[in-house]
Amino acid sequence: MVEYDDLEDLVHFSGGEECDLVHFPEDPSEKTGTEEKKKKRRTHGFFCFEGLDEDLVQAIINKLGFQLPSPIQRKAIPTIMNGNDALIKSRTGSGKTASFLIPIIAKLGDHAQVFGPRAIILVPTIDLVSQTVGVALKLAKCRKPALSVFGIHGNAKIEEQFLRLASSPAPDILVSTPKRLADIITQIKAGGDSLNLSRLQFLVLDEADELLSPQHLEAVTTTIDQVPESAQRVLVSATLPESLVQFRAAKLRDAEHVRLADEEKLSSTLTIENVYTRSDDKPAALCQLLTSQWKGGKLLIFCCSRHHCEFIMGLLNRMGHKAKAIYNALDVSARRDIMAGFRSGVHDILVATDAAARGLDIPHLNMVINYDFPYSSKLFVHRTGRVARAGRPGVAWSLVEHADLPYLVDVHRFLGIPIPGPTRSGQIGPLGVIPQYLIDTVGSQVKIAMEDAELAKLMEDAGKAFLAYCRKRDGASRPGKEGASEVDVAQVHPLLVSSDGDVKRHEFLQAVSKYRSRASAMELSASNNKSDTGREIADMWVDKRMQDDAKIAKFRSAGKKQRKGRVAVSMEGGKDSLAARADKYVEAGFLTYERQRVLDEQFLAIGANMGDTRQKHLDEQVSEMVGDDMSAFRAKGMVTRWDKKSKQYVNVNKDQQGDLKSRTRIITNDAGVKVRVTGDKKSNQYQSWKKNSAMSMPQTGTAEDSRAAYVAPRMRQGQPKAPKAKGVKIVAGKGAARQMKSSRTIAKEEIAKEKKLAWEEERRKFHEANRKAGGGKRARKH
Ligand SMILES: Nc1ncnc2c1ncn2[C@@H]1O[C@H](COP(=O)(O)OP(=O)(O)OP(=O)(O)O)[C@@H](O)[C@H]1O
Repeated sequence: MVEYDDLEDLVHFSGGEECDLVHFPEDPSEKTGTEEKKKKRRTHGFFCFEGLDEDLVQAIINKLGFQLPSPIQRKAIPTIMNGNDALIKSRTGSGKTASFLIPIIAKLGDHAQVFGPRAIILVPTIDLVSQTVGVALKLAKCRKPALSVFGIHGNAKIEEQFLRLASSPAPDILVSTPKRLADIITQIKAGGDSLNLSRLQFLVLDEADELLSPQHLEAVTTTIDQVPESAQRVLVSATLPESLVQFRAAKLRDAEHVRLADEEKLSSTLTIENVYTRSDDKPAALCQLLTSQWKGGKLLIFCCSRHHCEFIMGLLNRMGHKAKAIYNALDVSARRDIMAGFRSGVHDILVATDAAARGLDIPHLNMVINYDFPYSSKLFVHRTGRVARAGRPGVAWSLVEHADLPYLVDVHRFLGIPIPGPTRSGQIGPLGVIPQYLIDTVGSQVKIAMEDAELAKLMEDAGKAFLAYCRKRDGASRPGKEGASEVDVAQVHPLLVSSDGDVKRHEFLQAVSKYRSRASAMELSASNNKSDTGREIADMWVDKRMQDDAKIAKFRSAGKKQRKGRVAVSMEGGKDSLAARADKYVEAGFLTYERQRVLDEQFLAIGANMGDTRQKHLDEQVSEMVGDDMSAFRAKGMVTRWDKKSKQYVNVNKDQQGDLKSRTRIITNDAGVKVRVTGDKKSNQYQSWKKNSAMSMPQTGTAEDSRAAYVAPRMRQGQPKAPKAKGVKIVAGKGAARQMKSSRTIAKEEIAKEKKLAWEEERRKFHEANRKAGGGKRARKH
């Protein structure tokens, strides 16, 4: 659950003292205009859009600190104010959040005081819920009474969310992740009530391409199905989906496409640098980048899994940095504390999975490092888009392994910029290596840190997770793979050396390390003998080597010709022979299957007893196949087992197998709605909440006075200040379940209390009588 008061402090806006850094270009047409327009500008600043009232403009200027609308705001605000559906596309950090929040708050007016949300904003991640709620609240407070904004996500108790939705003040704006909102809607429906959206005026899908991807589509559609025809739909993203057909699910009507002409995909203030490195050297290369390139401010490092995040965090902390890690599996309060600490500068390095790739706006963040190169070009845009926002400068470094080269080519093709070569082209730096002697210097410190058993274990886990990640990630495109072989990776990155001397030193050391003597051991030992006989023997060995080399070369070229001939013949025949096909693959650089077969035979050999070892080895590989996304994470904890009672397979939690209460399954209820059910077959969480709290979801349009005020959990203890609702008694205590007690529960408790008092009275009388009879001696009742 989002704690509103805390959030305000966490959310940063480029206002006040930081405004001088913002360089959103001014619209020249604003400089001229009629007297009336100039007068309006004097009171409204440059936010003089039709329909924006004085209070809202003051909130934009004073609370958000914006003086001028950004280019995309100039286009999007009037479109939404006109009532049109809109598809807003603009690059990262261009101010899209305010471009839809300002017109929504302008059109919603004051708090409605009746139930039924009027705007829903769907965002893909929990941190984005918190961030958007923060911005919305800053603007919502300009209304009297203030608009009520409620953040919903899957990392909080659903019962608490039911309670908030059913209490006053009635939420005007819901900001939610798609799955939890869909869950709430279906559960309430299955419980015989409804979260009626008939009053809804706005539906916003922020990061629309992500929300309409297969991962979220089902949940988003559940919400969209409830949205009335009349509601205005706004889709927002910095990147469009693969095909615009995906947007069909949003049911847009004559949507206006709001975007800026000739806008580049990347901010012009962003610099991109790439370092080519071996995978073993990556930890040292990262530390070297931090030492030589990071000049303070805040740094965000992207990794491919939470295991990597933990390993890198551990390593950096041992190297004397202040780093924290953030990923989906972390609980919400830990996430909030870590984000708060990062925003306020308690720790200046954040190591994150792609959970932090989209939408996050962090003050003073000036550098991003892709420790693991992203496997999709859009992901690259979003990750690097965390810096160079609102006109501020920023740099994004990427560590590129050999296997990442095709993805690097894909990114550059997507962005329409030249494939990185040995020289800088505009804002794109060259792809170069870090000199090996620098890697070795840092590498020795990394080695010392790695002696720590805990860190070594984290690295081992990260290694396993990397295998799973490589299997899971999408492959690069064919042109990407083809282009990869042309990328020049031999040069030293110019930013990583301080002089020409360093480059020469690197080249010399490289040449030395690559040197291989062609002379055989026999030649060398003979040449050590300086006598005539020694020289003769040496010459003999040289002759032999040359003859052998000639024979080998001849054999190779004959084999090649033969293979070519075989392929040609089989192609002519219209069908490849097995041998020719195998040869084609060998030529294309594939390994033969031979090695694996040999291994299989070894494992399966009688008496070798390798079967178990192999199985164990395979198990170890799959045990860490945990995606960082919540669905994969949850999937890990589930196993399928046969349920005797229902005579069907059910998904149960691994740790609590056999415990009936932990049983989770999807059922289709009487209304034909699919609901996730945990525990008792007939109940769902909404129904149990309804029963325990004696509350229910109010009908749309119900006045909020008829409902108890919502009290946040941390405010509840010992402070039952909220007004009572009919039939419900509010009591002090820990946890949501103890706050609202039904009259039945209260009656039960009173009977138990009376019984206890009566028993105590009886016991007291008994002891009294004993004392009198036995002169203080201890006596038993029986
Ligand atoms: N008119 C403005 N004047 C000054 N700063 C602004 C203005 N509009 C937005 N900003 C600032 O620009 C930054 C980026 O804004 P926002 O988060 O809305 O970007 P975005 O386009 O939604 O980015 P992303 O695509 O990454 O989600 C924020 O710090 C915000 O406070």
